[in-house]
Amino acid sequence: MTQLAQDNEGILESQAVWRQGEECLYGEKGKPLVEYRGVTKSFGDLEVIKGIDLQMHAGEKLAFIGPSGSGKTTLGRMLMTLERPTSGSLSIDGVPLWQMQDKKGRWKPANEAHLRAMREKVGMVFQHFNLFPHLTVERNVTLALTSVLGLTREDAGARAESMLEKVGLLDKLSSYPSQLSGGQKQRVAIARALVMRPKVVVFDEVTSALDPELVGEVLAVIKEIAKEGETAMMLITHEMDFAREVADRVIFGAEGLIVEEGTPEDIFERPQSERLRTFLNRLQEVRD
Ligand SMILES: Nc1ncnc2c1ncn2[C@@H]1O[C@H](COP(=O)(O)OP(=O)(O)OP(=O)(O)O)[C@@H](O)[C@H]1O
Repeated sequence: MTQLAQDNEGILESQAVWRQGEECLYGEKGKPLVEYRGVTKSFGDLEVIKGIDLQMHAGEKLAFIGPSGSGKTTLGRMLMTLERPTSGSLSIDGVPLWQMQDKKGRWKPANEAHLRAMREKVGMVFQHFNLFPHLTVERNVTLALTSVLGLTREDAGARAESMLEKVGLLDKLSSYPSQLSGGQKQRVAIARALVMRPKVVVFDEVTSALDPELVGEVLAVIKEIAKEGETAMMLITHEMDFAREVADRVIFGAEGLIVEEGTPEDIFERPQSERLRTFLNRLQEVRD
């Protein structure tokens, strides 16, 4: 058997484990969908994540707040496998991202097929939309459905239409990104992430590149999707009212560590640490 065939067999096995898990184990209330365990991340000498333990549950809406440069984006990018932890482990549905088991149960580094399979469980919406400028709205949304999930153009088109309807852009199917406002582009990016039916979506400062008058339409779309409840969301945001309204749990991070976490009421009405109080006061001053 070739090495590749062996690897693929290993993967099929590990997928079978989590398929079985999805039905009986991980669907169970209380089991984490996402787990960061002792995760650190350094870029050269700069340690930006200094040991994070964090669990997210199926359908949970988690807001991540904190000063600029505290490592929020890096945490989200690690979930998407865009960055690899320097140490610690990160798993989805109980399956480690960067390691896989072979047929004999021995651990080895994840291969590309394992990473791809894990990545399918995660969607990410970026600050700067990252749409393909040369593709129509419809093709931007269907591309991964056909090329990654292997759907036919027809099936992908039907799924894309229903998602674009949800974000209020059904009339823009044939438009190109350059013909859209920033808010519309971001709504396409949201549709593109959600159409893959990920278990968790990272929204990374999705309104910070928008003109103020366009922020509301994007937040409204996310709030509506959040109400449906199925998809877990990691909302990295500076929009405190939005975090308060949408999140089940808020995490305040600073300098690569989780400083405080709790319900929106805990965090915004009863901040415990001096650091969080200072952060919230500063934001209030900017708003006033
Ligand atoms: N690829 C990289 N190479 C080197 N340094 C990086 C890289 N990515 C991030 N950093 C650094 O890591 C630190 C954390 O960045 P990160 O973007 O995760 O913070 P953040 O909390 O999301 O900030 P912001 O709120 O401004 O988006 C910053 O000092 C940043 O310059």
